[in-house]
Amino acid sequence: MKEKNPWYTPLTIIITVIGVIAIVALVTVAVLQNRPLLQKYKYGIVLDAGSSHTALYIYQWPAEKDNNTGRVEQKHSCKVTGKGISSYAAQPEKAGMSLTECMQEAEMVVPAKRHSETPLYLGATAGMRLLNIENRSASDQVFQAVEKALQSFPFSYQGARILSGQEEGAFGWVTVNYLDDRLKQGLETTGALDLGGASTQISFVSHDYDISESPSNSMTFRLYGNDYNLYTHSFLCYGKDQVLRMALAKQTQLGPSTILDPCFHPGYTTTRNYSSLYDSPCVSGRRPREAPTNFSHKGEGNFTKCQEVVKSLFNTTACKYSKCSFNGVFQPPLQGPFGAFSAYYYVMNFLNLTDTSIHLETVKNNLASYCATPWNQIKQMHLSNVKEKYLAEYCFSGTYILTLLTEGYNFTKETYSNIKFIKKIKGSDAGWTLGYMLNLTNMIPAEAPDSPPLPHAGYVSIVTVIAVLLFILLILSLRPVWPRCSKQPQIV
Ligand SMILES: Nc1nc2c(ncn2[C@@H]2O[C@H](COP(=O)(O)OP(=O)(O)O)[C@@H](O)[C@H]2O)c(=O)[nH]1
Repeated sequence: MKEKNPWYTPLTIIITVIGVIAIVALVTVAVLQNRPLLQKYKYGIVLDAGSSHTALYIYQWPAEKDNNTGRVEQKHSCKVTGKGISSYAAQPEKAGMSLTECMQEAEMVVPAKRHSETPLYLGATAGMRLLNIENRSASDQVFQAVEKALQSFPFSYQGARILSGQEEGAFGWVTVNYLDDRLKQGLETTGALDLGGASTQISFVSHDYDISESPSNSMTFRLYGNDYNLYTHSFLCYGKDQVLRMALAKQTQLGPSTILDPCFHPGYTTTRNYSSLYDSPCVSGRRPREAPTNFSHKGEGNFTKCQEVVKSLFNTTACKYSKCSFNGVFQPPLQGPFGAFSAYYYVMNFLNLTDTSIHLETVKNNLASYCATPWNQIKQMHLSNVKEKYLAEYCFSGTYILTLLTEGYNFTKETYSNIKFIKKIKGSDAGWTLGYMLNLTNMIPAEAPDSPPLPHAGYVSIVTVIAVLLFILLILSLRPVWPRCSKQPQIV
């Protein structure tokens, strides 16, 4: 005779089956919901039309998260061959044509089905600011040519314009702090130091900044629920190419046929043309009356003398505010860490001087011995992998950077270590372009977006655990109808 299992009552069997099905269903949902999905992206393109060259940046962000929660990152960059668009003043159509190769690259990088919805912006900086001052109609023609070229591509063209120096500084600051996740988390922000070819920008948040003292230097933002009162200033003509013109102008005021320049290596010699040197609004007013066509530019390699030449380009005496940087420009006390990018990085990286924990005096001594190195030796060491134009100018540029930071912005030997020379942050280039796009696409919300209290996986796990517990409780609550195990086994 077979014994009947007390658990084999119809009620307990039904409850067990339903319970098991429910748990299996919940676990399946949890697993499926957390399976990595094939990520879909949206894209944005920004062209940085700088004074020395144009660069194209493609940004991407998760398609389902463009409501301000997905992270925007740089997907691709392309350096336009040739000079900046402002150099095409005499043949504007070539400015448009110069962008073709990079634009075609963008067509390949952005998936075809996203082309028509991908915004395309062009922002021009100090090179075009100067051309606009010098020759308004030439600047307009360059823009017309550029617009025509960009409109021929299948993207959503959003316009080309000259950024103000203030915008350039502020968007650089937004980029750095966005990439560092400082804005979303409401952390102390990093100041931004940008050195271009024709202008240079300084932007930082200072708690001691009284806007009323110089309202034109202030930009206010509300980002992710936090208010920022940003100090920013752009010095036109103080980018490293224009400041070199000013330094050469200083040394050629009497129209000599030869100059011995302390900012170039001993043994360096080249012939320069007076007309080309003075062909910029930054120096055009100072052209010597009587000068030969050319002058011979020879190097001396003396850092101390070079620093004197560079210092003479800063007016540090006139200041109608409580505190100034230089040329009578208001600047509140420096505050917090700073990221220095663009030419700051190119130059200091080449000179092996990016480590700011090294004492400022040691940095200066190292630069002094680099400047004193004969030009032949420098060429032998580096000419195979560095353009001669850049190579010849590193002594000048390094001296300018140290002088700008200390004599110009008032960094001291103590605060110098607050500066970090950077090129990229988490794979994206530091510069104004990302901040510009984030602003124009409203991708940084004024208020912090609401986020669910639990991540999805946590939510599903908790529901599963609760379901299992409820099931066990149900089984236990059915105890009264459980068959008694102690009873005599039933005879079937
Ligand atoms: N040494 C060096 N200098 C560079 C490089 N790329 C650009 N520069 C110079 O750095 C300065 C700033 O360049 P960039 O950031 O492109 O500024 P912009 O052209 O004024 O917008 C200019 O004087 C450029 O000639 C590079 O790869 N190496």
